[in-house]
Amino acid sequence: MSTTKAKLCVLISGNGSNLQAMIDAVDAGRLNAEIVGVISNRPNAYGLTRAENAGIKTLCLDHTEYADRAAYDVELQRAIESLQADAIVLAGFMRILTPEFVDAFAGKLLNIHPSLLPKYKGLNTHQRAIDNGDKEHGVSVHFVTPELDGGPVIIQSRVPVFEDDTADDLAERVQEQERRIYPLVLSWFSAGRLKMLNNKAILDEQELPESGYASE
Ligand SMILES: Nc1nc2c(c(=O)[nH]1)N[C@@H](CN(C=O)c1ccc(C(=O)N[C@@H](CCC(=O)O)C(=O)O)cc1)CN2
Ligand SMILES: NCC(=O)N[C@@H]1O[C@H](COP(=O)([O-])[O-])[C@@H](O)[C@H]1O
Repeated sequence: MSTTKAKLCVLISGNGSNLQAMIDAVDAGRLNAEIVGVISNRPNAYGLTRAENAGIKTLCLDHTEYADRAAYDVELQRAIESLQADAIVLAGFMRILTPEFVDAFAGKLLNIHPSLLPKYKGLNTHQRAIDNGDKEHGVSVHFVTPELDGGPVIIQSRVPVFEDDTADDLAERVQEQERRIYPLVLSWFSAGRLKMLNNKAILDEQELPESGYASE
């Protein structure tokens, strides 16, 4: 097991509740890592305030100030490389990344997605589950690949969908699980137990099933 602290760079676009869960896990000794930087594509992301309050370096790279996606990703890659991060942790980061960017950090890019992948890739997952009459929904943590939300799944956690649920009700139930499982996955990565090999998620030298590690 690795004893050196893994360096994490967290990418956000909004509230930052997953970032806060990581900060709290580090402070509580449940995550042996250092969050070396938080980068947002939106200036008004409250997650930037959470990072500042925790004394973590922040950077806003506003995507509206770049000519196109490729130009933005070149600058984002440069900023991340300057931090010398061991993992790039997408936590509500709402930009589709170019294949060139993803390839530059292959195996070091993680994302949390609010659905039971491969169901509901993309956006508005909670309303889509409700509209489809699903009785179960949930969250997936996966390695990021060029295919949007198509990377190998590491872990999933399931929640019930109730008849009278709104999208916000369901989002809150899912996010309770997010805050629990993302720090756990990062602790596996930081300990050197979690890798991506041949587009598969590997935990403790064992290939994980397509639905990942079955969280309790
Ligand atoms: N190449 C990849 N990029 C990203 C992945 C991925 O798996 N491969 N995961 C996403 C995260 N994500 C869902 O989990 C996601 C984020 C953003 C979008 C999207 O449609 N973004 C739009 C802008 C939307 C907005 O600003 O509100 C866009 O980029 O044009 C879909 C899914 C992160 N990137
Ligand atoms: N497609 C990406 C996506 O929708 N991600 C979702 O954005 C929220 C961010 O919350 P946070 O900013 O409070 O961590 C989380 O629920 C995460 O699953």
